Amino acid sequence: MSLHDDTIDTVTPVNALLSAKYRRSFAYLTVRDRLPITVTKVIDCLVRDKEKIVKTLGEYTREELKKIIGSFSELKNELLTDKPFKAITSDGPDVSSWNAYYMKENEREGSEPRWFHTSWLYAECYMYRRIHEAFELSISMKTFDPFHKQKKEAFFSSLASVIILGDHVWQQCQMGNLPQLAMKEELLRLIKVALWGNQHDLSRPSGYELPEESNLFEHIDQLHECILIDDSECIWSILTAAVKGNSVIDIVNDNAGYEIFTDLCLADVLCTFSLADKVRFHVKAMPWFISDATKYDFYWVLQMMAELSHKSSSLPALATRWEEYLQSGRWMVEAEDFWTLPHSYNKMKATDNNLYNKLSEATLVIFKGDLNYRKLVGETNWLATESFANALQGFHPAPLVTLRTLKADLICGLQPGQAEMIAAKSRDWMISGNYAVIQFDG
Ligand SMILES: O=P(O)(O)OC[C@@]1(O)O[C@H](CO)[C@@H](O)[C@@H]1O
Ligand SMILES: [Mn+2]
Repeated sequence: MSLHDDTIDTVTPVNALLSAKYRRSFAYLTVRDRLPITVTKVIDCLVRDKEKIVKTLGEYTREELKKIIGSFSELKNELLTDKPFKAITSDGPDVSSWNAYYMKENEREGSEPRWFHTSWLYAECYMYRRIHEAFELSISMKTFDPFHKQKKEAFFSSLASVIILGDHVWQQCQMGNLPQLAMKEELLRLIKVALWGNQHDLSRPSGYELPEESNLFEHIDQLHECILIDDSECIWSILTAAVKGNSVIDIVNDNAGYEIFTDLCLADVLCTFSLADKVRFHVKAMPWFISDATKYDFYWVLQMMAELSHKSSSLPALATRWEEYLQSGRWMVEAEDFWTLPHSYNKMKATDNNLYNKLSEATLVIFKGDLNYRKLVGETNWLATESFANALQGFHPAPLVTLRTLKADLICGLQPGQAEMIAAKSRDWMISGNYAVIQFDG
């Protein structure tokens, strides 16, 4: 019996949950190849940095590191040999929700969830939760982020774009309000900068080798054809129609570094143009999908900006301005547990009603990135022409928009024939990150 003999040699059926059980799916390749590589890289990072970690955290950590590395080797073996999932044994605030989900999936599937049988979403989220569990179970490394180094390097590899964008946004802030048409053009430009900022994601097979843009804005304009659905005008309409003085925008962030910098720039322009009175950023409560932003990553970007005065006068000035937004409460940064649970968003109302009600206060909720998209549309292989509203399956706390570069093989809301036309041009159009959608549900 070869490994994964009981997986099915087919593509994901229409309307089925994405899963590594389908051997001709991107989920299968991700679970078989990329997830074990991710665990291996975490082990390598700990082995390579062991002495530095022990020096920083104390000799006691040496023994702890052995245990943590041992648990990652075990996790990798479970992944490679398709072992059943286990209950999470640490005592984080989210553990009861994780184990309730495990029990429910056990009942639904009629057996313990396994890597090549359960949904891809559950498998991938579960792996990152197990990685965090190993640190949580330690004494001296409870809050260790094994991806911090990669996120830091990624930020500096995009520094040229950060400086160009920072200068541009700083100028905008100095100009303040513009004539309506100019304001709209500027807002749509920053929406597209934030959209393409989502390409910067370390969990992708191609990793991070993005072309360094000599002129960021020209590059963004050249990508116009790669935006398959562009509802950005709806964003303008809903924000200009909102009651002045009472407009809250929630941004459900994705990746740290350059991408969250683009989110901050978008938030500033929304405030400068009086299109938002309050912005709430939602980041992750633990290290997640390699590049996703935690609160630490959020404030780390501000700190880096403040220290880059030798490279740009705009970045320290923006950092000061954004600190003031945070101090005044006009901007808030939250890290609710729900964002690092395996639930699709159509389950939010039932499982985290407080968060659902909080989002219901918003004029607009902006979801960044591919994992959020997968959760918005229920990790389902819809027909490409299925409407976004249907794919949301009742999730609609407020008008919402997704800014997503395609990195997983699911999509909805396309015109008849559109998917076939793109596939003829680019075979890996759904997973390359080279195409994007701006999809609005009002
Ligand atoms: O949410 P992001 O950062 O845009 O992308 C995350 C993600 O695309 O990375 C992997 C690439 O296949 C997927 O598992 C997952 O959806
Ligand atoms: Mn991400």
